[in-house]
Amino acid sequence: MTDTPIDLEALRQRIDELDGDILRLISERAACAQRVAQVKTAEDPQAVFYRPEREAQVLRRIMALNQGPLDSEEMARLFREIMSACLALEQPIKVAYLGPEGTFTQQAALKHFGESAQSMPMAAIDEVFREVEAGAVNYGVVPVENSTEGVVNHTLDSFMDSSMRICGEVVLRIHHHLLVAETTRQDKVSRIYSHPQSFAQCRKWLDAHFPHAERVPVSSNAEAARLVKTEWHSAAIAGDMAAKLYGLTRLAEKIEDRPDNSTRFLIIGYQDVPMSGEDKTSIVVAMRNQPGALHDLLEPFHRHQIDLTRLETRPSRTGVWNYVFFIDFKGHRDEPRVAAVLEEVQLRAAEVKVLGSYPVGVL
Ligand SMILES: O=C(O)C(=O)C[C@]1(C(=O)O)C=C[C@@H](O)C=C1
Repeated sequence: MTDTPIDLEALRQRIDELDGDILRLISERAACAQRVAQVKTAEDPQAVFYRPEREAQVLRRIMALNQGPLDSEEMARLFREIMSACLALEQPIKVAYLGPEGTFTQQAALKHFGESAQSMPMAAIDEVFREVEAGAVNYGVVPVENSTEGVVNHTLDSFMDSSMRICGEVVLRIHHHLLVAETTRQDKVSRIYSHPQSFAQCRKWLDAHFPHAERVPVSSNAEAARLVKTEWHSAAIAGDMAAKLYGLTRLAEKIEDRPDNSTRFLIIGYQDVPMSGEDKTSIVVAMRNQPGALHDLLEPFHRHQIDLTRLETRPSRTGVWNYVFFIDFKGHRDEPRVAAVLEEVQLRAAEVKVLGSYPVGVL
């Protein structure tokens, strides 16, 4: 510690100077992004402005350079917003997400694209797919798996009928709160609204604290929050965004049974994303219905030492007892090792579709 008395005025003066520098630098950066847009358009009039691999590299570099006192995630979040604003200067991005407003999927969309993206709620997962397919929005955000509850089947099934590609992933820590309105009689809560997945994620807590309250499943956490506004004896289980949207307060915080409860979301679009240096690939494979099929499918991954991060089975819908496998693994399809595996899998499978190679979620 220094002996010099802390001079508040001097510190504020220094902060003003630094803010001036930051302002100038951000403006210079934004002007650079505008020039990048001109270069992209000159190269290709149909140019794609959003570049997931570059964004991942920018954020990873910032996190590696950061020396505090702000922690690296916090710093990356600030840069996430700067980049979001720069991209909006190049081209305002429209993103459809599984709504309604206030859902965790909206939170995931904003976490991934930043606040400058225009986000539009859809009523169902297949509507998100359709909206992107129709070109009404640039990208879509859909949940794909939860660490407690497992896979979101609707999302996997939607990929089977669609030519949509995966351009990115984002993982969100899911914190559930028990929310009440100003008018709620907190000692008289006899009904709790939530999405079935959230009930499942908070089961033990509810059994311990509200064993007699009626649990009413609704289509989303945001809908649960909306209902609470009108009933004095009800509460909702939902997250921060829904609480903010409907002006609810937390009667109990972070009531999920598992502290590491998180959900993975996919960014869908029509873009093949180049390598970022730390990537994942998702494929869907239909195997012939014969003994050892799964072993045949997985053997090349093992031989080439490729890390599988997820394997799901779904009925193929083209014949009874036929299954398809959704596989996620580390690596990018342009890496020779991955290309070799994909070639081998193609020879063994009835059908293979590469859903996309994309950067591993940074934030
Ligand atoms: O590098 C680019 O291609 C840019 O358009 C610049 C920039 C950025 O602000 O850094 C903006 C949007 C892209 O998604 C990626 C990066």
